[in-house]
Formats: sequence, structure tokens, C-alpha cells
Amino acid sequence: MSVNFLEKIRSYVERRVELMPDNLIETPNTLDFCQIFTTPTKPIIISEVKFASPSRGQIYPGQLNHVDIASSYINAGAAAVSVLAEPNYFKGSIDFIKDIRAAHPELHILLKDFVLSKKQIAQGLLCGANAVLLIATFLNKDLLKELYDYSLHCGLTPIIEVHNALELEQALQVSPRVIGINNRNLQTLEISLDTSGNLIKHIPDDCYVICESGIDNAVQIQEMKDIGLDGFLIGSMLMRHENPGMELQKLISEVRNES
Ligand SMILES: O=C(O)c1ccccc1NCC(=O)[C@H](O)[C@H](O)COP(=O)(O)O
Repeated sequence: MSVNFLEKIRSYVERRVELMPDNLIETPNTLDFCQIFTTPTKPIIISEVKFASPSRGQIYPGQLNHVDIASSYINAGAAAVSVLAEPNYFKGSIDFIKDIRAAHPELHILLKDFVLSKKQIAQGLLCGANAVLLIATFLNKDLLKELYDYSLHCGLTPIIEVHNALELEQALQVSPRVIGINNRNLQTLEISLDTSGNLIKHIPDDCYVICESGIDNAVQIQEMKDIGLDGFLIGSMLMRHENPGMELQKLISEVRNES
């Protein structure tokens, strides 16, 4: 994957945003995404609906649609569902969120996209997301703050994604409730769980921390839990199977047997 990946995706997103209407925020969301961190059910897994990716191409080999997959995740014990809405590289759609919300009114749903405009956040709210990912490396400091504040205004929980110490420093300036540590370097697409191991030491205790990307097994989850990671965002490891929910069920029971 070329180092220009993020710039390429930026131009796709900009074109998409140009075509989006200015949605008026009439009713902010009231379902607090942070509830997932305080329920007694462990481990806290945010399972991702992710059909393809820049690093793997097509991931999902089966016949289930996005709603079926989300339902299978819920039945297996997912704390929340992350929905990749980016259409070009991930074969996602914002409509997936609308459909999943219609089927599951109480579900915690994370809008996963390359967000650079308030319009995307407003659209996410309208479709039924209650959290939104803000990728620090994709935004400058001022835009990060603006989108963070706007997410709160919409009643959505902003999750600031970081990959290095500089991005973490920038993220901490807005005093976020939730930080996502992405183990994947978005320039090179290389993955190392050491990223979580290194950055967690510098995050205040009152912040919930999600370990993102590259999680493959129960042992890794247990190790990350032991050093203070609160939740786990998992996509490819589940979606490369025909029945992602069944894989999640196995993973959860392995984690419970580990602890
Ligand atoms: O998944 C990719 O290849 C990717 C490439 C470039 C930017 C973002 C990418 N993925 C988005 C994500 O953050 C992941 O979907 C998410 O953390 C789950 O990761 P995984 O379990 O490794 O599929």
C-alpha cells in the first residue's frame, strides 16, 4: 500500500462530503456509548462489519448481509458493533447503519469512516450511530477539536484514534472520555500490538481505552486487558469466516477460559 493511501482516501471523502446535504440536528442521540464499559459482561468487544480493506482486499467469504452479521455479533455477546461506512476501499455504506439501527434499537453502534466534516457526523446521527471515530492522523488539531465538540453536541461519543505519542498528546488536549489506540500504522499498514502496550502507559486512568486492529486470539486480548486496555475493536479476524458471530462466540469463551 502506498504512503499516499490517506491522501487518496481524503480526496474520495471530500467528494462524498460535497454531495451530502447539510443535515439539521433536531434530536441529539441519548444512548450513551460509554455504557459498554460499565456493564459486568466481559470481555468488551466491539465487533466490526467490514467486508473489505485496503490491506486485504475482499475479506468476507460468506453470504450474510450487514444486518445478519450485526445480529450474529449481538447474539454472540458483542458489546457494540462498529460499521465501516467507507465505500471505496472497505465496501461499506452509511445505509448499513440505518438498516442495523432499524433492526436493533438498543444497540451501541460506532460509525467508522474517515471523518473530516460535520456533515458526516450529522449523517451518522441521522442513520442511528451513537459513537463516531475521529482519526487524529487524518485531522489537524483545530479540526479535531471542532469535530469532537460537534459530536458531543449531537450526543455521539467521539472516540479519538491515535497511533503514536504525538497524536496522543494532541488527543489528550480535548480531555476525551474514550481513546482508541490503533495498532495499525495507517501509512504503512503494518500492525504491532506493542503500539497499545507503549501508549497505554501515558493515558489517564479516567479515560476508557480501546485496543484497535490486528487482534487475532484470546491470549492477545488477555494480555492487553492485563495492561489496562478496556475494550477491543475486532474486524478481520471475525469477518474472514462465513459466520462471524460464531467466531466471536468462540473467541469470547476462550477469553473467559483464559481469565
Ligand atoms: O483495515 C485496514 O486495512 C485499514 C487500512 C487503512 C486504514 C484503516 C484500516 N482499517 C480500519 C480499522 O481501523 C480496522 O478496521 C479496525 O481497527 C479493525 O481492525 P482489524 O481487526 O485488524 O480488521
